[in-house]
Amino acid sequence: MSRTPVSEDAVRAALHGVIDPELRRPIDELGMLDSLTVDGGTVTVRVLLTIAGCPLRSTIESDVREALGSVPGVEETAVVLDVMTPEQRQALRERLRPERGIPFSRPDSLTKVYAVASGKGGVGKSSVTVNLACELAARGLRIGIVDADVHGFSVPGLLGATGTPTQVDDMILPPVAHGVKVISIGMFVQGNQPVAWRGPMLHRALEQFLSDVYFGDLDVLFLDLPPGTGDVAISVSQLLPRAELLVVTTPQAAAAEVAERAGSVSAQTGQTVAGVIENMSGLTLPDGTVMEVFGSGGGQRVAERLTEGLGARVELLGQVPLDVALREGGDAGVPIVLGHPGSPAAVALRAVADRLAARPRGLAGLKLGVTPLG
Ligand SMILES: Nc1ncnc2c1ncn2[C@@H]1O[C@H](COP(=O)(O)OP(=O)(O)OP(=O)(O)O)[C@@H](O)[C@H]1O
Repeated sequence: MSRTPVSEDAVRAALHGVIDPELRRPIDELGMLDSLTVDGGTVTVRVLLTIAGCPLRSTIESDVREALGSVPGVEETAVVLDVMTPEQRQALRERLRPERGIPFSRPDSLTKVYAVASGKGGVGKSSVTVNLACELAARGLRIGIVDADVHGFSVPGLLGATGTPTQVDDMILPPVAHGVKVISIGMFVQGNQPVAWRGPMLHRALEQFLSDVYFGDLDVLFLDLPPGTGDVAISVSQLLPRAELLVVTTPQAAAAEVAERAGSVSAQTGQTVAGVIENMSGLTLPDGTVMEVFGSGGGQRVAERLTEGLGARVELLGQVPLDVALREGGDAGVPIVLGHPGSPAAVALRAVADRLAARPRGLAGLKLGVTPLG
């Protein structure tokens, strides 16, 4: 019986389809495909991992085997895993990040950056961030989150992100959960230790996250800010002047007042407010009646006051009801938009995602610094 000859081109094409799970690029483009030999029906491939303890080595190995197995004529495969030399790693870093600094603050960056702010703590800012991120990622957008809430980091838990960042020289590769790249100070501290950092340390940490973490090309980057109008919000405005604010509040009047203050910081920093999201709105009871646990109208009030105060239209982007499934999804690390997409809160969050997705990517919304004549 004559055997189908194995085409080396077909093998290379198949291997081009193997994507590094962290870097999200084909392994051959990353210099990870070191050698390839075809001997009859046997294909031997040597793959270079970025670091010795690469947490995803078995994923890469099985993806390579699967790709090879799909090539006609291949009967046996041998996958040899080795590790890049420091020089090869350096070359990789330079290929991925030829320029230093914060990629999202470059004038030509097309990434939309949303800083999610709230006045008070516990209004669901992180839950809203994580759900919007997962929803947009599920639609095929490239999404990242920086958990900048250094004192109350909760994003990894809400996302079920159990992976740890991988360090390749001075570049940090963020873990990916539900298709979202995420980095949090919580990934760098032991257990549940509190982080006792003041302004300058926070600024430095944020700067490092934004410049050393390799997110690749993102459509949207969310920053989960600490509650209030503190140091981190000011740092964000300095490090990412084009970040737009998303203000999360509850329907409660007292929460609305503080949220308005958080939003109006943008007047001083020159940032745009992309909109207001009301969370913890009416809870639908089993008999169909709606219980307004935190009152009503807070989101609308914040949007109106910010519109007045900033002199630019700020819209209420949506009202997310209180929903037990949202809390349960957060506890389980499966955001409600993925776990219970038909639930009332998921429907409301998807509607907010629709509005964000409809906003143009890139340079639109950028203040051009021009003043009309006359
Ligand atoms: N719409 C909702 N329905 C039910 N539970 C909610 C809702 N939104 C948030 N929660 C729950 O409220 C708690 C606080 O939410 P979350 O951590 O998202 O708030 P936060 O504003 O980010 O808090 P912090 O300011 O402390 O970081 C969580 O247990 C979350 O599951």
